[in-house]
Amino acid sequence: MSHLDDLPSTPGKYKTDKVLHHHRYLRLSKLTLWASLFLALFLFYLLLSPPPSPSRRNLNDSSASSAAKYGGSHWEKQVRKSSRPRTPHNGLTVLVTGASGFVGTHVSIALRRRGDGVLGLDNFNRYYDPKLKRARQGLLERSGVFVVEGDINDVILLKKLFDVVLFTHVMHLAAQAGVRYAMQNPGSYVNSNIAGFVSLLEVAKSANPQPSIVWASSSSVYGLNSKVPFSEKDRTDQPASLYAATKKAGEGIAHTYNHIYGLSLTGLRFFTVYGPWGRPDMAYFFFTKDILKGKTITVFESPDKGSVARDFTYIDDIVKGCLGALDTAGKSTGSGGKKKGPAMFRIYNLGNTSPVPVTKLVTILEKLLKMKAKKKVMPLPRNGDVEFTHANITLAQAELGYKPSVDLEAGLKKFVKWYMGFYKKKSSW
Ligand SMILES: O=C(O)[C@H]1O[C@H](OP(=O)(O)OP(=O)(O)OC[C@H]2O[C@@H](n3ccc(=O)[nH]c3=O)[C@H](O)[C@@H]2O)[C@H](O)[C@@H](O)[C@@H]1O
Repeated sequence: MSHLDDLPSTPGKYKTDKVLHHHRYLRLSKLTLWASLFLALFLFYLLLSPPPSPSRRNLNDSSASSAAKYGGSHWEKQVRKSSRPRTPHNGLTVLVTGASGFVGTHVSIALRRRGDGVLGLDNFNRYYDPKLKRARQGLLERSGVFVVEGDINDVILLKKLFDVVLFTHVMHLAAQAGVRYAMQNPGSYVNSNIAGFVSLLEVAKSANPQPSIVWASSSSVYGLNSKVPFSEKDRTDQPASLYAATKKAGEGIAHTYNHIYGLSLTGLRFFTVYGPWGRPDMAYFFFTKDILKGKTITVFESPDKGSVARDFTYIDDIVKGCLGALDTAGKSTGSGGKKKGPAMFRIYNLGNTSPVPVTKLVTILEKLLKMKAKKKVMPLPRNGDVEFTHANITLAQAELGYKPSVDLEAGLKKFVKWYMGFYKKKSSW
């Protein structure tokens, strides 16, 4: 039925206007009725829903799911217990942010295993499947690590944690990771890697005593550099992605807090970390998934038709580097926000120092999975990826005792074994 059917059969001007006016009136009153109904429902909803927690300082839509869940004497007991080193007065008391993330889980367990006190903090955002993060949380709980559910932008929560526990160290791993996703959700990088980092440093600088902080920077800060291997002394002023730019900004921010407040700060430039319990957004992880499903994978090549390459670094080597950085971190020199002298400021590459072409990564996976990959080769898109990475690790070797020992084939073997076991058990996912 067209709107013309509404008109009377013998339309005279006056009559038509009158009828139209009547119809408009009817539509208007219907509209008013619906609007009032919606308004009433909305007011009813507002009345019933609890007031938002004043402690939420969360602009990140990806973490919006994580309502802060903390407070109360039982919660404080859990926080204290988890943070306590096995032997009192001997061992670190570490706050690990991003504890249910890939590196966070491994580092927390390693610290706990050797007797340090570890408290986890994680917002369980939905950047990738939160069920994997929950499974890692289960692993952490079984190792005696309690994970507080909250965001690093939640200053009130951070202050509360520092009130309850005198942390000697912070291992800051909470971040928005991933190079390519920065084009889809730039705000999440600013929110986590810049605003969140500043929130943490603000609280840490005012803590008394101030903790020493070790945090995750990234190999991506080397951006478009062509001189290899990448050394800490090289320029880092031509990032290729917003992700890289926020990590580079983090290094500048860290320097400021070291300079003004005497916070001891160590930045670790991780090089494409992989392994069991890894991140599903990374190529080695989703290549495995897609090869097993018989789905085509896209393999990027450089403009000269060469393979892009990465200095893939196995998680256990990274964990050793993180522990080395925590153990050698000097004390912060300020207290309650006042600097008393210069404090340590360090940056290290944590790579494997043997880059492998992505085509080789695929060949290894095919061998381990006993399946041929369906490959589509594509030129490297302009989405932030760089052509190659290669770490010079001399400094970390000398000062942290860092010595990577797992090659890509051995590391992927462990990853594939974990993957098969984990997803077989979770076949209903
Ligand atoms: O080293 C780092 O600092 C960074 O390492 C990884 O970033 P990336 O090396 O790009 O790791 P993947 O996303 O797993 O990519 C690995 C390689 O596979 C290639 N790739 C990726 C995706 C794809 O579909 N096809 C493909 O060939 C990429 O170009 C890259 O050369 C992490 O995702 C970052 O969070 C981290 O900071």
